[in-house]
Formats: sequence, C-alpha cells, structure tokens
Amino acid sequence: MVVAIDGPSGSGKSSVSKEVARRFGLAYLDTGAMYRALTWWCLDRGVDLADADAVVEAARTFPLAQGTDPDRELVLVGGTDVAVEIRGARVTGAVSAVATNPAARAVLVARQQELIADSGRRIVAEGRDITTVVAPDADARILLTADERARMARRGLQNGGVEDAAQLRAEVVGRDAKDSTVVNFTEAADGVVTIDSSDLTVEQTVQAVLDAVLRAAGRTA
Ligand SMILES: Nc1ncnc2c1ncn2[C@@H]1O[C@H](COP(=O)(O)OP(=O)(O)O)[C@@H](O)[C@H]1O
Ligand SMILES: Nc1ccn([C@H]2C[C@H](O)[C@@H](COP(=O)(O)OP(=O)(O)O)O2)c(=O)n1
Repeated sequence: MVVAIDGPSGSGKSSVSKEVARRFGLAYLDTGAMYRALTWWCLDRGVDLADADAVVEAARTFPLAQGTDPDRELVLVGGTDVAVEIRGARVTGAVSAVATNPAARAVLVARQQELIADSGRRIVAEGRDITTVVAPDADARILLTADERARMARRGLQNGGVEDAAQLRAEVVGRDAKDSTVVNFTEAADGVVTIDSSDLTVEQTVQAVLDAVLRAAGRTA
C-alpha cells in the first residue's frame, strides 16, 4: 500500500501523513526534508545555489541517511543530525533554489523511489510531486489543500508567533509561488482526490484522508 500526498506549504501534509502512517502501520517519507537536507549541505559546503551543475553534483554525492519511521524523525547528513536546522529560516529561505533545479530534482526523485521500494511499498509519502512524478502508481493519491489564510495562520503558530505578516507571506505564499514553477501541486491530476482542510481540525483531516485511502484501496482490491 503506497499512499501519495501532495499539497502546498502549511496544508497539513506532514502532520496528517505521519498520523495516517501510524494508523495503518506504514512507513513515512517526508520528501520535503530531503530537499531541505540537500539545501543545508550546499549552504554548509559553500555550494553556490545558482550554479545548477554544482547543486546537481551535490545531490548525487551528499551523504544523506533519512529514516522512514513516523515516530522518529531521522535526517543525518554526513553523520550530523540536521532535523532541527533544516526547518530553520536559513534553509527555508533557500530551499526553493534547490527545488527548482530540474536535474537535482531527478536525482532526489530516484532516491525517494528507492526509499519507497525499500519499505516494501508500505509507506505514506508526501511532498509536491508524489502523486504525479515520484509515485503516480500509488494505491491512493491525495491533494491536501487549505486556503492561504489557514496555511499562513498554521505556519505562524507552528513557528511560535514570532514572524510578522510579511515574513509569513514570504515563507508560505512566496515559496509556493517559486516552487510551483517546476511542479504543479495546486490542481489535482487525473485520479487524485482533493481534500480541503481549511475548515477541518487535524483529526477531521486525518479521518478524511483515511476514508479516501480506504475507498481507493477498495477500488483496487
Ligand atoms: N486541519 C488541519 N489539518 C492539518 N494540519 C493542521 C490542521 N489545522 C492545523 N494544522 C496544523 O498546521 C501546521 C502545519 O502542518 P504541516 O503538517 O507542517 O503542513 P505541511 O507539511 O503541509 O507544510 C501543523 O502545526 C498542524 O498541526
Ligand atoms: N516533493 C517535493 C517536496 C518538497 N519540495 C520543495 C518545496 C518546498 O519549498 C521545500 C520544502 O518542503 P516541505 O514539504 O518541507 O515544506 P513545507 O513544510 O510544506 O513548508 O521542498 C519539492 O519541490 N518537492
């Protein structure tokens, strides 16, 4: 059972995917963490993010160990635990430069597909292009959305309420605008179920995703 979930920043992908994985006893793949880890490595090594070839070379060679346990986040780069740092403002502000490099994407997509295969195809994978590129053959394919206001409010709370509206807008709406130049995560592809979480609680969103997965599994069983 492969569950593919895409959506914009702050739509609830990470929290909902983790919980769905726990309830079904599946592994969990956070592909955004992979883009963030590569960005951290490039910044750490002084790789110029505008140098497309250098970033691709970094994508091919960076020493990443990423776990898929929904209860234990593990992101090691060259043995350094970067799980906290990759969520910081420095990486968040730079990650779109890496994510909009098509050749670097191809390298990371191949790594993501390996992790899905390594799980025995028992995994919930989330990101921006899982339903369309990484796992278009997934058993259940979901686009999780929420309106801009909800997504900005959620990210603000998550970051401890320290950013002003302009900073939040740049982090959520600005980053989505850059990211969507290379991948479409605002419209559902054929066969992808859209779930709008704007007016749902986290638990209601989890339930809606569980229902969609069970319906999709029923169709393919
Ligand atoms: N209905 C909801 N569905 C999912 N997450 C929600 C919901 N309401 C509030 N949140 C909160 O929004 C925040 C952002 O969710 P997250 O899973 O990090 O989103 P994403 O991975 O899409 O960026 C989390 O703190 C989460 O608990
Ligand atoms: N499959 C993916 C996953 C993430 N990305 C990009 C887009 C985002 O700016 C970064 C980080 O993704 P992440 O899911 O961690 O971001 P949010 O938590 O939703 O804000 O990576 C991507 O292009 N493709």
